[in-house]
Amino acid sequence: MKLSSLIRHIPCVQLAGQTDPDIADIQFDSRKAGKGTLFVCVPGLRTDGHLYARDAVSRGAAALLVERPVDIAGTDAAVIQVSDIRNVMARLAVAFYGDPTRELKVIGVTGTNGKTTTTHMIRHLLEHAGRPAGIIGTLGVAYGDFEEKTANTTPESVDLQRYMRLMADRGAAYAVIEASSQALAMGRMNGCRRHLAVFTNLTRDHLDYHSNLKAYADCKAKLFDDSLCPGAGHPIAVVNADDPASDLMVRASRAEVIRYGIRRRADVRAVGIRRTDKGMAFAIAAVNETFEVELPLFGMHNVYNALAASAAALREGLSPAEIREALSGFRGVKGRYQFVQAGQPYRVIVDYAHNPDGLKKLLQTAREHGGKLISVVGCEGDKDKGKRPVMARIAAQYSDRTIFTTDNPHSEDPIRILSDMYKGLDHASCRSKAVIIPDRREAIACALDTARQDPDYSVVIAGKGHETRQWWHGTSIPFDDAEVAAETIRRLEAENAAVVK
Ligand SMILES: CC(=O)N[C@H]1[C@@H](OP(=O)(O)OP(=O)(O)OC[C@H]2O[C@@H](n3ccc(=O)[nH]c3=O)[C@H](O)[C@@H]2O)O[C@H](CO)[C@@H](O)[C@@H]1O[C@H](C)C(=O)N[C@@H](C)C(=O)N[C@H](CCC(=O)O)C(=O)O
Ligand SMILES: Nc1ncnc2c1ncn2[C@@H]1O[C@H](COP(=O)(O)OP(=O)(O)OP(=O)(O)O)[C@@H](O)[C@H]1O
Repeated sequence: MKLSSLIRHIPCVQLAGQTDPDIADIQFDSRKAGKGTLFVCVPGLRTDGHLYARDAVSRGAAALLVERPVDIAGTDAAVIQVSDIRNVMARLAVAFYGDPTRELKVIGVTGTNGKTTTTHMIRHLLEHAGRPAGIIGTLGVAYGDFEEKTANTTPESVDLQRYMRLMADRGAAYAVIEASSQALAMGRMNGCRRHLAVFTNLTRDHLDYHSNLKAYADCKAKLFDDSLCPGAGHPIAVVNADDPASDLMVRASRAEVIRYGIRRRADVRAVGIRRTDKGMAFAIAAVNETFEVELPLFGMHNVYNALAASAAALREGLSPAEIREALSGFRGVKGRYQFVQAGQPYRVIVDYAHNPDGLKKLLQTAREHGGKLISVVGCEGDKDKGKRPVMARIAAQYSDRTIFTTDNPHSEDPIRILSDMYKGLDHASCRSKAVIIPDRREAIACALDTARQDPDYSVVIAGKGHETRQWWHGTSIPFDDAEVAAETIRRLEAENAAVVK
């Protein structure tokens, strides 16, 4: 595609270079630039893409999109200056990839917790009903036999449009996308036409990025208005009637609103909720029909996730029978209430809870199995420090014993993070339940050994879920909670057997 036709509708100034090169691709990372690339110089938090302009050109970039002049003297790359570079990048990505969301029904899911689970449920329901659907989120991108890991829950606009082009070309009818608040704030979803938008819930998180909870909620509300794609209309809004922040999402929307919930009047409600030995059973009462479902996942939070997915599926015309059958076969998501089975007589659960509400829901759910609970909990470095004492208090309140440990310290000192957590234990009763073991492997081993000696305990390992690495000071080491737990269970059993002999 010629540069001139790509930037046709963009207010810009050409600062330098040949007038109209052929553009082979768009990149925002110079290390991925090649022959004919349009390199977008994005100012970041750690560095600034403008510093890599020459690097991109040396790798073959034919054009640069900049917010300020760059020194690439001696080269003939075209330099195009714009303001609001992230928004322009998104618009160019839409044009370059032929506006794929015209050919797909995009379902976006936002909220503090439950995005990954709900997007996977929606995709499962659609595919079960014979409607091909791709997925984009924390666990990566998947459609048919295509799978790719992504750096972010919601990829940058260029990658997002590229993935949706791939899905459209391969025959997907839907793209189900997790929309993080940061992505909405940074315009990663700009230019994305949404057919339906789902809101799960809003509780404290990401206050390292957003100045306050209101700013955080306002970003989420963007999924429901038409600012992301002016002129394309508002998406159908599927919102949680029991969460007060839904009002904000609904106010942003001018389209049809469908409310799901348990406590408040809703269009799609769960009634007669009970726990079974395999998960949750309940009836879904929708406007014209009521039908029983058996969800093989535990926890009220998963009832909400299933209601959100079912409300979206009903709106898309799936029948109660299709929804019932699909939900009963939903196998869950890696690292979300995942049971570790290594032959041990006690329960071990790995879960991605990494904020106060997620942790509370997790521990409440685990308590319902009966018996005692020992939890292993940590807080990530470089993220919302205010949630550390709150999570520590929740861990102590809802567990019989809790071990505070390390979870991706990034640039921070792990001991500092643990000390921030410990400050949340304002009652002696909480302090008496907690111990600190900075080494995560040792912390997990200690919890498992407690349960080995007293199998009335269930062990909950929170925070890392599906993750397979532990990050510290820009490097990472392999660390998969479920694998570490399984190995440790076997080791403890073997050591104990040797002692008994
Ligand atoms: C705070 C934040 O959002 N950071 C994102 C941002 O990084 P940054 O601003 O630090 O970028 P940077 O490292 O300063 O680099 C600036 C530019 O220089 C470019 N560069 C850099 C080096 C080089 O050699 N050449 C080069 O061109 C980079 O590609 C980039 O375009 O731009 C990067 C490229 O798109 C993102 O991957 C990165 O997300 C990081 C990994 C991140 O942690 N983001 C979090 C806050 C986030 O967005 N999370 C949500 C999910 C949250 C949840 O639901 O739990 C998400 O959607 O992922
Ligand atoms: N509806 C919910 N309400 C509260 N907590 C939930 C809900 N669904 C899941 N959780 C908790 O949040 C954790 C993360 O769930 P999930 O990955 O589905 O959410 P997410 O919004 O995608 O999170 P992230 O964006 O950080 O990846 C789960 O492991 C569970 O502990």
